[in-house]
Amino acid sequence: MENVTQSGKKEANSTYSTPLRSRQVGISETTPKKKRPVNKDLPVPPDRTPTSALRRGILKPISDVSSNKTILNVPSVTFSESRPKKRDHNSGLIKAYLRIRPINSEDVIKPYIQIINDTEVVMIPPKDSHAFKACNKGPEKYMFTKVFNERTSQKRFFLETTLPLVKGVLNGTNGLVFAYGVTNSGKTYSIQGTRNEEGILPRTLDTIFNSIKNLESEAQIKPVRYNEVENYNGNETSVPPIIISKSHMENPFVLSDSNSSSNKNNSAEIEDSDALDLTHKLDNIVVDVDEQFRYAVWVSYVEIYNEKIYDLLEDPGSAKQPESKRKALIVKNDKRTGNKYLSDIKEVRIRNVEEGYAVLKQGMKNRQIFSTLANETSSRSHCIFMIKVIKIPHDKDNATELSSSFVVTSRLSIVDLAGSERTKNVQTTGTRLKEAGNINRSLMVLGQCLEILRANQTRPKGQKHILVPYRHSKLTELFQSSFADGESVMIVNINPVDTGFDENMQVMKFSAVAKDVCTSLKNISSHYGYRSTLLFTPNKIGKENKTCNSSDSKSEDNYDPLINMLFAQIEELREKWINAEMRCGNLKLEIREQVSDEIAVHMSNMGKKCMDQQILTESMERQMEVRRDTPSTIHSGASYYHFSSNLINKLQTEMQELENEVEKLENKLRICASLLNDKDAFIEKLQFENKELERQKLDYVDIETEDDSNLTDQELNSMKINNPSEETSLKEIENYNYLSPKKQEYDDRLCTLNIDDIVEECDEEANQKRTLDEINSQKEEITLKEVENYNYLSPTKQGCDDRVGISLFEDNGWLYDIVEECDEEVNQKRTLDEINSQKGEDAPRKRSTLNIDDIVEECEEVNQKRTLDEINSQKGEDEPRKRRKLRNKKTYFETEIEENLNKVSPPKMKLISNRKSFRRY
Ligand SMILES: Nc1ncnc2c1ncn2[C@@H]1O[C@H](COP(=O)(O)OP(=O)(O)OP(=O)(O)O)[C@@H](O)[C@H]1O
Repeated sequence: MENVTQSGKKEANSTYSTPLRSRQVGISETTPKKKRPVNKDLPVPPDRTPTSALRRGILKPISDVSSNKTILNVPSVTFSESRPKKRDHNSGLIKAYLRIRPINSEDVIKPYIQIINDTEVVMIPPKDSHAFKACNKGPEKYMFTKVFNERTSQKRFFLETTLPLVKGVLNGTNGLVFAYGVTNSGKTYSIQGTRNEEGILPRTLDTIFNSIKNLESEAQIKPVRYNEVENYNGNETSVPPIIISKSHMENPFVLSDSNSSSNKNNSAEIEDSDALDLTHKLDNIVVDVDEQFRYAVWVSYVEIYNEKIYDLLEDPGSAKQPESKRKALIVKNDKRTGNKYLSDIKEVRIRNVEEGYAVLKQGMKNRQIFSTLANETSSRSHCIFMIKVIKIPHDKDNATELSSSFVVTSRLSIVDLAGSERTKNVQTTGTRLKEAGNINRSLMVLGQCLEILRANQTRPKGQKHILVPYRHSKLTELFQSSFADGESVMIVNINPVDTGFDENMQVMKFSAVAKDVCTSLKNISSHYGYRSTLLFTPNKIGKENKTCNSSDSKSEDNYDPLINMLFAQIEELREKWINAEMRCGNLKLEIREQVSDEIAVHMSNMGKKCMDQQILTESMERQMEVRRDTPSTIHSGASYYHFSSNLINKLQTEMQELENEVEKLENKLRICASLLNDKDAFIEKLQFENKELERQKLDYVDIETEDDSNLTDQELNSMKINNPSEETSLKEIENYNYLSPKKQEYDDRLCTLNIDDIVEECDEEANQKRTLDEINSQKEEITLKEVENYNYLSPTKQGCDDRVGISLFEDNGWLYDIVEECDEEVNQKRTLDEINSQKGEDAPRKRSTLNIDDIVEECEEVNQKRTLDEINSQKGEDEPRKRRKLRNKKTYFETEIEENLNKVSPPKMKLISNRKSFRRY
């Protein structure tokens, strides 16, 4: 039968040789184990079979397993030897995977990160970022081992980033996976996941237990220090009592107790959280493991909070104490290997995935989670979940574990780093500010370490390497061994629309450095002597139990007190020095930020000044052009003086004209004001007259009511006809009644009229009045003329009649003269009428040509006239009566004239005909 070793070579069966288990990723447990083919896609695990190790002389069987002295005679297994010979070209480098968080539906900002391909992204600085303000406006390209977009599922992310490390740890290599990014970028989501979307940590546990199913070890061996092991008392439980009790009481995920009442009581607390839960089976991922071994899985969970390391699996009672009362773990140095380990850390044996979940859940409860402005459940500490896999050789033929002979331990650390936000952006204060400072400091030291590691790697041979400042923070102290021995994976989480572009850019730069760091063992291979060790044999457990428990301290601290004191002093000084360095680094960071802010402000000011300068230059150029375009004569001093004095003169003349205009207008205004005063006076007068009229009316009404109360209408009418004085009074009343509303209307209108309206109205009224007056006067003139004519004609006619009677037979020529005279007079009258009518027609035309002064003058005349007319109209209400009389008289005379004419007419006609015939004759 042939075995396929991890290196791919065919090997003959030996004592230890059993076929390698070839499990394919994604194939369920139901598949027959032995017949499963090797998954060629997965990296081949290093050759760690005891057979091959023995054959190559790396491992040697222990000579005396029952010896009390427990230090085993296990030769050094250098990392380089234990590593697979064939590694892909990237295997030594830290792998950096970028994961972009999905955008929330409410995010309206355009993402500032764009994926170019599987390994490259571009960051475009938004306008409000420091990078943009500091004139670094162009997009920047960053390269990663692989880029995962926002649609990447948790399963795919696990398979491509962490599964190789899981394979490694099951086959004896160390691994480190850490999530780095600003707060709210998805680190915890990637590491722990949610109830339905489990992250890489639960998937790792699941895969480990799926892979070692039926290969669990029964040996009572526990890990100590960095990668050593020792036996423990059979009575000790794998999971310490605190975890068992608490898990079983508080965690419903411990399936065996899921129905207990105590669980139900506490389930609400757990239901609240969106953290992982065992609600469904994961994808049953299985990797190849060596079936010649039996496996034991131990886990521990710590957090680094404010530069102190706390055990998250400590009794919650004490863990929930204020920070000062919690016992911090001490980082110790393994003298033989040079690795750092945590003294007194609680490591818990878990036998299945459920127990793993229970421990994880327990630790999560104790984690320092505080709310900040940036993220509701922001992790304020770095959390490290360590999984140690102990591989114990197994003799299949005898069905016994060779636990006492050869043990291989490997560890996988899964780290959820705290957010690398700027304190300024999250507005943290007090304790939160201190936290943020410490978080940033430790991350800064991590960056420094990676930078120096990279620099050391590129140094030419023979040059002294720079000391890597691992000791400057607890985080890097713990990372030191992982960087040196094993594979490291960095998960870079990015929130593509978060306001922290500048922070994200720092993250990207950090990862660019990390990606180039090679985790080669060359430098520290000499420190690594032991890959496996067994300190106590099982049969001595009872005796050595006490020693076992305190082995760390005894082996480490069993020195002279003076030396201990000196060490303590050294430690103290070192801490001071580290703190000073931290402060210095922090100050540098702040100063750099301030300087970049100031530069940004300065740049923007400069930009503004440049703009102003440009505008000024342009305007000056324009002025220059204008000067160039003006006539050349004004360039000389004298001509320029002449030019300007002319200009001044011209302006002064214009000013004078304007002043005159103003004066004229003021005069007009004065006239209008006086006119208005006159009007007021006139109104007053009218009012007074009105009052007078009213008084008269009232008197009249009184008399009338007294006298006429018993009279009939007919009687009244007859009285009116017979009593002209009464008629006059009635007329007055009528006039008053007519004037009263008119006046009211006039008053109302006066209130609303302005001076122009008044002038216009005056003009109009004057026209009307003048026309009426002219007509009346013409009428009157005609009437008088008629009367005169009549008077004149009447004696003339009489004379004529007389003369006609006498002269009929005497002088025909005289008659002719009379007739001619009559004709002439009639003609004259007609001409006069025509002239008068023409005068009346021309008046408005003339008025239209009047200027304002004329109008004002005319208005005054009109007023005078009106006043006169009104007085006349008031006093002379008899006028119509006179006219009537005159008209009657006129009619009477006309009739008489007509009769006379009729009488005169036949002799006149005869005379005419006689004269005609006489002339003919
Ligand atoms: N890839 C993703 N898919 C879906 N949701 C995600 C993804 N990444 C992050 N989220 C969600 O974004 C929110 C913030 O993520 P998370 O708490 O993991 O951030 P964080 O980086 O761990 O923050 P902090 O450092 O403050 O703890 C959570 O609600 C999480 O569910």
